[in-house]
Amino acid sequence: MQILVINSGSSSIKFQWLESLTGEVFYSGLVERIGMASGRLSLRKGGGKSKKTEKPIANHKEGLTMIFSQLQNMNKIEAVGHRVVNGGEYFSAPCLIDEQALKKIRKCIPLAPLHNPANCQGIEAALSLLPHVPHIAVFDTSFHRTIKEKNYLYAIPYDYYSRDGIRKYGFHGSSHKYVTIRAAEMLNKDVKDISGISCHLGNGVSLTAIRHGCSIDTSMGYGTISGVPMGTRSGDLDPAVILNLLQEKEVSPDQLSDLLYRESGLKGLSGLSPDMRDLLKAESEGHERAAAAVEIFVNSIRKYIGAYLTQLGGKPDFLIFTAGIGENSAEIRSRVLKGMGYLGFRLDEEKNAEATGESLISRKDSPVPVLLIPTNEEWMIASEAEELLTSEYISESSLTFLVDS
Ligand SMILES: Nc1ncnc2c1ncn2[C@@H]1O[C@H](COP(=O)(O)OP(=O)(O)O)[C@@H](O)[C@H]1O
Ligand SMILES: CC(=O)OP(=O)(O)O
Ligand SMILES: [Mg+2]
Repeated sequence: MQILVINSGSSSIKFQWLESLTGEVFYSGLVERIGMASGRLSLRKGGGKSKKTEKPIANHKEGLTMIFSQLQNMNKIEAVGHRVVNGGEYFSAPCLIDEQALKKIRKCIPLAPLHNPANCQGIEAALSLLPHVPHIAVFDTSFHRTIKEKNYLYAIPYDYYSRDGIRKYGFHGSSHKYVTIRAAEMLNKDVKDISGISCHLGNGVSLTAIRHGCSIDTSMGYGTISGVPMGTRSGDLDPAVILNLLQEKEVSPDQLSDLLYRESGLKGLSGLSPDMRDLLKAESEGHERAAAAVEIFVNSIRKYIGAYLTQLGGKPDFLIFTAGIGENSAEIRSRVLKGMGYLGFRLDEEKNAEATGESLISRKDSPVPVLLIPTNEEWMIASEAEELLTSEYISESSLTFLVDS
């Protein structure tokens, strides 16, 4: 099935038009700097060169219109899959987007203020531009719905969970699910028989403990700030720090949000950049705060790996590195697993340094295979959208809503 996958971020839209069965990509690209003085569309046809168009792009609808104006044979698109970051307690699986579903997705906006508003804008724009095909929402949170209460409840009064839905949700689900499926394939096992740890190290970072193919714990929580420090997000923080900032330093809620989402993490620690490439370079030139930021990042990942070994309750079948940093930085992978041979992780430094694409990067005698697996959230979203559309639960009437609207 030919599916257009749209991943709307706060100021960007990533997209792929692909064949869900074979993974063949017809078009892919990125719209950046939406709402800013200078916007940019980068578009690739098949495996060709990326073509760039620069001009201000006011909002998501304009961004999508710009993308659509460059696509040929759009009548071949059979469905649109949308990444939605937080589906809250409403959605444990992908869903066909109708009026009611959109209402619920909007209700989840306070749960993911950085991501869900953009997801909604992307959906609304795409619905108006492509009204005659089904649109499906695939949630980052779905893969984590198997996490049990002991790992998802916060120790605050229970009412905040039962009344307000305050709990751990977990994110990057499509990525963790995709790499788990690929790991099963690489290890020649059934996905239901494998357990291990997935490290999604990108601009956003989350680690997930996976038992028998299902998420049992993950490092992000209610929102997308917690866990490992990220490009610009703080990661785990003692709530007393937040109280102090609000009560003693007179930081407003908006300023606090900006501080925790946009000014913290690697950028805040280093005072230099949120980009791991810049930090590793600066570190090699003697920049002390860049070196400290990298060390804190690596150390936090190591702590989560240790914690998740206790949750798995046995020897893992894999440890996966994925996303921008996990896929591209042999240096970070090496530092994360340094001295962890006693826990079963023995990296093959040569293989690690040379690896590109799906690879086994641990030594033959490593009790736990360490895998490098490039993520493909778009393919996962397309594949889940197709699964939903071909399932018997979708009635004709629910599909006609979109044509009528
Ligand atoms: N060669 C590399 N070495 C180290 N870090 C890299 C390299 N290539 C990319 N990255 C990191 O990957 C991050 C982006 O990861 P990505 O998964 O694309 O993020 P997102 O999808 O969340 O925007 C960049 O911020 C950069 O720090
Ligand atoms: C959930 C999340 O943090 O997503 P991203 O890494 O794409 O920002
Ligand atoms: Mg990402």
